Amino acid sequence: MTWQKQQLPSDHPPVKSGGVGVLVVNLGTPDAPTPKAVKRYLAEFLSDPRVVEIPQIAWQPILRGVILNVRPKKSAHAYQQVWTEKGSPLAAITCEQAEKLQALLGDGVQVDWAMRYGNPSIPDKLDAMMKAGCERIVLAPLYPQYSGATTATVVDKAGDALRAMRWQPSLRVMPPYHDDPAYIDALAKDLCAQLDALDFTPEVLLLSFHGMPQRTLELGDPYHCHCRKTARLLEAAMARPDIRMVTTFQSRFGRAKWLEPATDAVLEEEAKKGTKRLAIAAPGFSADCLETLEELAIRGKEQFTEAGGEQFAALSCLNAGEVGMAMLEALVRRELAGWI
Ligand SMILES: C=CC1=C(C)c2cc3[nH]c(cc4nc(cc5[nH]c(cc1n2)c(C)c5CCC(=O)O)C(CCC(=O)O)=C4C)c(C)c3C=C
Ligand SMILES: [Fe+2]
Ligand SMILES: [Fe+2]
Repeated sequence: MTWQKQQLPSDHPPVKSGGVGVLVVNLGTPDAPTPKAVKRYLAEFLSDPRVVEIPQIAWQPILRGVILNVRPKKSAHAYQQVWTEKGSPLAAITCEQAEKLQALLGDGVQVDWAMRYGNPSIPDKLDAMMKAGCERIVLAPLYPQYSGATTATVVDKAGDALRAMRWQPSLRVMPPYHDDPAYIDALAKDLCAQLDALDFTPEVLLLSFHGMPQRTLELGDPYHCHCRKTARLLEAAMARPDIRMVTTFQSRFGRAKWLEPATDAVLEEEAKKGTKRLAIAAPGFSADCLETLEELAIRGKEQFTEAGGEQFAALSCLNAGEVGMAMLEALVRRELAGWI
């Protein structure tokens, strides 16, 4: 019997040590495609002061009085169109990414996944990993481009969880990877293969990133610059001079000015100025979700064809495909250096 065991009271939690974990995190999604579940999810998401940067005293009455009474019904309808047998696409794909990463990294590391908003939560997963003996954890926010509204909120939430722990794990955070050759090469390879598999060659490829208020750029958030750099490197890596690439920003929310050009406006303009064949990709999303499957693939197609476009393709995200998983493994292994 070890010295430590002799000293422990009988009700002390078991002491296992030295374990290493990886927690893959994405944004979050409702538990069900119903107005009630969407309302719960949006209430948490949109109450984060990093997501909506309006003083809470002014924002909460608008959120509770207007938005949460109107938006959940509309959004639930959108979620219903993309919901799968395994639940929300974002949750199902993130889970699959974690499972595949576990297989790639082997038994020496414990891989799990969490959502920043909704379930499974970051505090629950960090707690479970600690209980399973992980004293060192790599937090891997699956946001290639850094923004205060995404990457930073993951770190905030992990910090909140750690604040409540007597015995904290050591944490490493995987950095944003917007210009990492592993990410750019994976995207280029995957998107080129998807383009080659289409039954038409698009004249234009839109690279649509999630939008943010223009003000966040003025306040110093690097998100816009990260998106632009990804797009520039990706265009060079894809080496398709026959296809014109245009960077746009989607999902405008609220009345403030958002980053431009807006994806929906460009889809319409392109069709109106005579572009007949167009493909759209969302390089900032690690997994297909409401924003790619409904906003781009369904509504984007309608916008383009109703304005005169003829052929449209929404390309998928890297998801849990081989190319994307090899990239994720490489990025995570870098953070594990010295730990395994
Ligand atoms: C990829 C990065 C993302 C950034 C940056 C981002 C900023 C941001 N988003 C909203 C409002 C909404 N976003 C919604 C969905 C959503 N957003 C992201 C990613 C980013 N958001 C993802 C991956 C998703 C999909 C979630 C899913 O369940 O599939 C929604 C909810 C859907 C809806 O009602 O339209 C809202 C609302 C703001 C205000 C914002 C600003 C910084
Ligand atoms: Fe969003
Ligand atoms: Fe959206």
